[in-house]
Formats: sequence, C-alpha cells, structure tokens
Amino acid sequence: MSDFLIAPSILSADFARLGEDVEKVLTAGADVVHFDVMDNHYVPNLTFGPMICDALRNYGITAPIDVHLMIKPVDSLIPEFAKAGASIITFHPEASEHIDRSLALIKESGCKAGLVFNPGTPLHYLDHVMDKIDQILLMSVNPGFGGQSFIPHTLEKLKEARARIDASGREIRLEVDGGVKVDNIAEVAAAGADMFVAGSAIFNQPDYKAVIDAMRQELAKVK
Ligand SMILES: O=C(CO)[C@H](O)[C@H](O)COP(=O)(O)O
Ligand SMILES: [Fe+2]
Repeated sequence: MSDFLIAPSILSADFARLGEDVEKVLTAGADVVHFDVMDNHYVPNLTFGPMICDALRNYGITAPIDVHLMIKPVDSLIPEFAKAGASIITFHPEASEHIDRSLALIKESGCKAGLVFNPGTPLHYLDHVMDKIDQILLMSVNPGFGGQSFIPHTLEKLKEARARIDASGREIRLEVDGGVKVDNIAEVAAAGADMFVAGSAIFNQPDYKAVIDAMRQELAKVK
C-alpha cells in the first residue's frame, strides 16, 4: 500500500454546485473526496452533515468519501454517515468519551475507521487501538477552517506516526490535512504521509487537473 492518494477537501468547493464540482475534481485525477464535518461546538465553524453525503452519492459520485468528523459528541452521527455512503470515518479521540467504542461503531457500520490528531494532540491515543484503525490523520493546521498555513512541526509528528505504523505491521494509511500544496507535498510525503488532503490549493485554482498533476509530479520525486 505505497501508492499516494490525493483527497480534495470539499470545504473549499463551490457549495452551490457541489455535485458538479466534486465530479470535476475527480475527473481531474483526485482519488478520494475529503468531507469536513464541523458542528460549531468542537470547532468554531459549521458545515454539512449526512444529507449532503447522501446527496453526493445520489448525484452519482462513486469515489471513496473520507468523512472527517470535527464534532462532539461523535457516536450518534456515525451510523447516519455510514447509511449516507461514507467509506472512511475519522474522528478526534479527545472528542469521544469512549474511543474504542466509537471505532467499533464505525467498523460495525461497514466503514474504515481512523483517528485524527490536532497539532497539539499527542499520538499516545494510538497506544491501545492500532489493531482497530485503518487510517491516521494528522492535522497540519488547527481544525475549523480551510486556507491556513502548514505547521512545520507536523513533519516530525508524521515521522513518529510512520514509525508506529511500521512497528504495527499493519496496513494503515497516514493522511495529512491542512495547508498541503504543490510546494510542500514532496516534503510531507518524505516524512511518511501517503494520503494528502488539499482544499484551497486545488479548489481556488481554475484548472484542478493542472494542480493535481503538479502534485503527482512532486510525489514522483519521493518514490
Ligand atoms: O479539516 C480541515 C480544516 O479543519 C480541512 O480539511 C483542511 O483545512 C483543508 O483545507 P486546506 O487544504 O485549504 O488547508
Ligand atoms: Fe479535514
């Protein structure tokens, strides 16, 4: 599982034409749809819920949908997102009262499961659940908004997370989210990431394919 995945964050997409815009970015070469769920409680912003995920599926989007839950509490929306067509569901461990239970709920709902770490959240939440996760998502900005700058300390944390994955012997994706762009994606990959969320870097440009191709060219230098 060494291939690199590019996951545009629809936080920066055109909400008035969401289906079309998501289709456009997938046609431009994206692998996964990153779906940022914010509740104006766990993070100071409000986005969208399971109905929009369902609407994308009904529109005909078949690519994996990577649901990043920035909500508290976590559990009640997990079955709703699974029913709405989520492929992967990740949550912030400090937002769940019972991490193991939330992970089990995601798996029972038929989705892949992962934990998300804010820049200041320690990786020790992984200690007893490495056998229950499919993905680790490291935030390289504080959560809540697109268009922020990549926090450089994330590179060290990515190396630590990659060492934990290698030691586990399991196939676990290492995703990075926040401030990823053509200029830094190679450095981020070299630190151990294999899945890259990019919102503003892609959706704020007129030619999505040009950005995604440029990202893949940078990634090819790392392999
Ligand atoms: O989870 C998020 C914010 O909380 C977004 O996925 C992230 O910020 C992506 O946007 P950008 O690439 O513009 O930084
Ligand atoms: Fe995100």
